[in-house]
Amino acid sequence: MIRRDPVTLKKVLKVYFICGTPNVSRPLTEILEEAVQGGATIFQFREKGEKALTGEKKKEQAAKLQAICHEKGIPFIINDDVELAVELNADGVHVGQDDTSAREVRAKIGPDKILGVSAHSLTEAVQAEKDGADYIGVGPVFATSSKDDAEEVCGPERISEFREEGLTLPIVAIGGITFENTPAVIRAGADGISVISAIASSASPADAANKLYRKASS
Ligand SMILES: Cc1ncc(COP(=O)(O)OP(=O)(O)O)c(N)n1
Ligand SMILES: Cc1nc(C(=O)O)sc1CCOP(=O)(O)O
Ligand SMILES: [Mg+2]
Repeated sequence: MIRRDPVTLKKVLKVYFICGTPNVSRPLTEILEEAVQGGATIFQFREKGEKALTGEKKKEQAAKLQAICHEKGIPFIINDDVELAVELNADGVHVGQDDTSAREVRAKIGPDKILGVSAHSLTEAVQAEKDGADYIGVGPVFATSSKDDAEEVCGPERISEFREEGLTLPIVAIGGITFENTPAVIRAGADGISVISAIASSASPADAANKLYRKASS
């Protein structure tokens, strides 16, 4: 069973790889295997955008990725699609402010699954915690080309502000995270980093994940 207590979760969130088939030019199963071998500690299946799989094809892809995560011992999280997460008995769900409400998701997935919620303000973060979130995703910390409808860049300062206001919930930084800027977001108070392109667009997902892990751990 995936443990969702904050101490374990803070370690598990260290290198959070997020990906869907539109983000890659070779099989996502291969890329995930390599990323986990390098050091990715949790995976989110985010199948959206042009050419995203739907229906049975999406479910089949999800099941393959879930099997890899289980074999390697890392949590398998589904983005947005709560019904698919319940059907596949995924380890958790990530939702944003415009998705199914966190409270509703928690009721649907039960107490043992991981619930991640995007939060752009302290009010949203505090509400997410009340609604049963286990961690929040904060971003875009830097400019990103992986999300068309991203909010304004908030910088690592947003994370420091949350910590200064006393928020203790695990935080992952997202949006434009690279090897170079990882230390700054960790110093600001993030427990981990979430990336699409830093791993998915790398010639070597294993090397990229390994370098991110070392940067996020130092
Ligand atoms: C870890 C993590 N943080 C933030 C997000 C963004 O979620 P959301 O705002 O719902 O946007 P979409 O990813 O659904 O486009 C995330 N997916 N993961
Ligand atoms: C999925 C996602 N959510 C964001 C947010 O700000 O909530 S930014 C983002 C895309 C992250 O991709 P990359 O690592 O390639 O910048
Ligand atoms: Mg969403």
